[in-house]
Amino acid sequence: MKLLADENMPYVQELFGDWAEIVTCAGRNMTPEQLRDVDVLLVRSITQVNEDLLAEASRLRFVGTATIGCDHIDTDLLARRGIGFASAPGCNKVAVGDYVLAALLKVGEHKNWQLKDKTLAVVGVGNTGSEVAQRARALGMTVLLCDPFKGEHDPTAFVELAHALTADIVSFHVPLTHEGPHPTWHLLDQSIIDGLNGAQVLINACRGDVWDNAALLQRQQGTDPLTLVMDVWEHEPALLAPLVPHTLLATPHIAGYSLEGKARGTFALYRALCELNGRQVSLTPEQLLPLPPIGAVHLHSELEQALIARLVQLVYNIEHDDAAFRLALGQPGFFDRLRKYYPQRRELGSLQLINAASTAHGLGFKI
Ligand SMILES: NC(=O)C1=CN([C@@H]2O[C@H](COP(=O)(O)OP(=O)(O)OC[C@H]3O[C@@H](n4cnc5c(N)ncnc54)[C@H](O)[C@@H]3O)[C@@H](O)[C@H]2O)C=CC1
Ligand SMILES: O=C(O)C(=O)[C@H](O)COP(=O)(O)O
Repeated sequence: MKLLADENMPYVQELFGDWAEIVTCAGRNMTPEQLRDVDVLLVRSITQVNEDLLAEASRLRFVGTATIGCDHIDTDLLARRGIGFASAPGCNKVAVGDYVLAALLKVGEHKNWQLKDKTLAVVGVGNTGSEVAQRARALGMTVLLCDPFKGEHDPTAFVELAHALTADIVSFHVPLTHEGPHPTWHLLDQSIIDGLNGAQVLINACRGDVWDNAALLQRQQGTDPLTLVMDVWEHEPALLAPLVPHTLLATPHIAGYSLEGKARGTFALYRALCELNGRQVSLTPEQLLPLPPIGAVHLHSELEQALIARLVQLVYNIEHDDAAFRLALGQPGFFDRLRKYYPQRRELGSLQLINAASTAHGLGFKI
C-alpha cells in the first residue's frame, strides 16, 4: 500500500510505518502526477482534493483529512469514484477552546473588563463552539448560543443571529458553506459589520471566508473600529495584510494546533484505515504523546481572572503566536512557515491544578 501524506501531519510514521510505503510532501504543492500510484492520500486543510488533483489517481481508494473542516474536499467526487473518505470530527476542538479562552483573557486585560460581567455569543454550537461555551461559562460569563440547525429542535436554548450580534463578544465556530438554508460564506457581511458598535469584540477561529475581510478593513479604518481576534483569514495564505494592524490578536490558522489535536487527527485516519483493512487498532492517541513540560501546580488562592490568565499562559501563550505573526508578516511564505514550524503546544488538560475548584475543569484544566 502506497500512502502519500502531508509533510506536516505528525505520527504518520508511527501509525502507518509498518504497513505502508510512506511518501510525504508539502500539502499546498501536491500534484496529480504524485498521485498516480498512490493507494491512500492523507491531507490537511490546505490541499484541495478535487477533479484536478485526482485526474491521474487511478489506484486511489482512500482519502483522509486530519482536520475538522472538510470544505477543501470534493466529497461528492470521492463518492462517485468509490473512494473511501474519513475526516477527524472534533479532533482539535479542545485546542480551539483553549485558544479562545486565551483570547478572551487577553481581551479582558486589554479592555479592563471583568469577563464575568460580559456576554459571549457563540455562533455555531458544534464541537468547537461547545468547548468555547463551556470555558466562557467557567469564567462566569453569560453565554448566548446561536445555531439555526440546532435551534430547530430546541428553540428556547438558542438565539437568532441578530440577537447574538448584540453580545459584548461574538465568537464564530461554523463550517464554511455556500449552500443550504444557512450558508456561512460572508455570514459577517458589510451590512452586519456596519451595524456593530465599536465596543464589541469579534473572534474568528473557524474559516476566513466567513467574514468579509475587505468590509472589515473599511470598518477598522473608520472612527469606531471593532476589537478583532483573527486566527483565520480570507484567501489564506495571501491574506489582507493591512487588516492585521487593526486586530488585537492575529495568528496563522493555528487555533487547533495542539499536539493532542494533531495526534487525534492522524489517529482518526489510522482508525478509519484499520477498519477498511480489517486491522486491529493497536494504539491510542495518548500513547503517541510525550509528557507535558509542566505536569501539576498547587493552588493556594481562588481562581479569579488574573490567576486564570497566568495559569493559561503556563500552558499556552497566545501573545507569543501573535507576536511571531506580526514579526513575520509580509515575508515571503511567512504564513505557511509559521504553521510548519509551530512550536509544540499542549492542551490545558495537560496541566493538573491541585486544590482547584471544579470551575478549573470547565476551563479545560485537569483537576
Ligand atoms: N482555526 C482552526 O484551527 C480550526 C478551525 N475549525 C473550523 O471550525 C469549524 C467548526 O468546527 P466544529 O465546531 O468542530 O464543527 P461542527 O460541525 O461540530 O459544528 C459546527 C456547527 O455550526 C452550525 N452551523 C452551521 N451553519 C451555521 C450558521 N449559518 N449559523 C450558525 N451555526 C451554524 C452547525 O449546526 C454545527 O452545530 C470547522 O468546520 C472548521 O472549518 C475547526 C478546527 C480548527
Ligand atoms: O481542523 C480544521 O478544520 C482546521 O482548521 C485545522 O486545524 C487546520 O490545520 P491544517 O489542516 O491547515 O494544518
